[in-house]
Amino acid sequence: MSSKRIAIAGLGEIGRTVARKLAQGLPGLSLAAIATRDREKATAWLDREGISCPLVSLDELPGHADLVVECAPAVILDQICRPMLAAGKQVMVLSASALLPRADLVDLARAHGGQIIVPTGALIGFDAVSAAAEGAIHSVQMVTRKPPRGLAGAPYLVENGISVEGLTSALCVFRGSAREAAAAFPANVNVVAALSLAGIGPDRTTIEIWADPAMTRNCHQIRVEADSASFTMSIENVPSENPRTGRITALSVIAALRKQTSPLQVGT
Ligand SMILES: NC(=O)C1=CN([C@@H]2O[C@H](COP(=O)(O)OP(=O)(O)OC[C@H]3O[C@@H](n4cnc5c(N)ncnc54)[C@H](OP(=O)(O)O)[C@@H]3O)[C@@H](O)[C@H]2O)C=CC1
Ligand SMILES: O=C([O-])CC(=O)C(=O)O
Repeated sequence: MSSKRIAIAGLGEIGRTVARKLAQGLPGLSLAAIATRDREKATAWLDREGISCPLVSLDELPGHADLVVECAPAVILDQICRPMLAAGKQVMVLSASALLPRADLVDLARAHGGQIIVPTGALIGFDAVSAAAEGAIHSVQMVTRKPPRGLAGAPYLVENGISVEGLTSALCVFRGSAREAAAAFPANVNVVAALSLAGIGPDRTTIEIWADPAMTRNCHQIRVEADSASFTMSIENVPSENPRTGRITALSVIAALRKQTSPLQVGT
């Protein structure tokens, strides 16, 4: 049986880990192509890793792959998704914040038989949240605490003149809905955007964001109240070389890719 062809768009923290794993071998999957910005840097990395894989442009991806893992800056979400979805193919989207205002991409997938997959990523418990959403969820509340360098440079902080440098105690920098948080912190809390899509949507899901100098990890706590269950979940993510991105994110992608062809699937 031929393998499912996987491409990677964005060879950064997540993309490199996923590429390495695909090159080592995942059952029924092959590393088919990589699209990145700096080809020279990508070629040098691929050579060092001993990985042979074509480097292609974003619009060439549908010709090479059945599924593209989008792990690139949020601003190019459309350039990655549109050609793949119009060709009836799959995109695994990590830039979940950028997906929130783009219901048109879901419509495009529906119209052409394509699919957008949002993995659990740096979060936890989408199985329970989506199960509860089959009944009635009353509320989903999240609290995120990150070391200040995991939030530095976010548009909301810059626009509102909020400095997280030199903090000596925890500072609550934001309270609002998932939709507002996705626009305010597009590269820092993709997790709440994804959570909202699994549960009760971006306007009813709420988040508090704290910059906490006592933290060494990106910590997320979630409280769900539903007619089927009440539950709390928390995760303490070890930051990767990109301080905004937890190490577990790429592993979540690998687990989700593995499910694509696995004869045994566990969890919703
Ligand atoms: N859903 C979730 O749970 C999580 C989502 N994320 C999101 O996932 C995405 C990727 O994160 P991460 O891997 O840490 O990010 P990185 O910044 O480490 O990597 C992004 C890569 O995208 C590449 N890139 C930039 N412009 C283009 C382009 N025009 N075409 C192709 N590639 C391009 C860059 O390549 P180059 O090096 O050549 O410039 C860079 O290496 C981000 O949007 C991030 O916010 C992150 C963590 C958790
Ligand atoms: O959601 C994100 O973009 C990243 C994040 O919080 C984490 O890795 O813990």
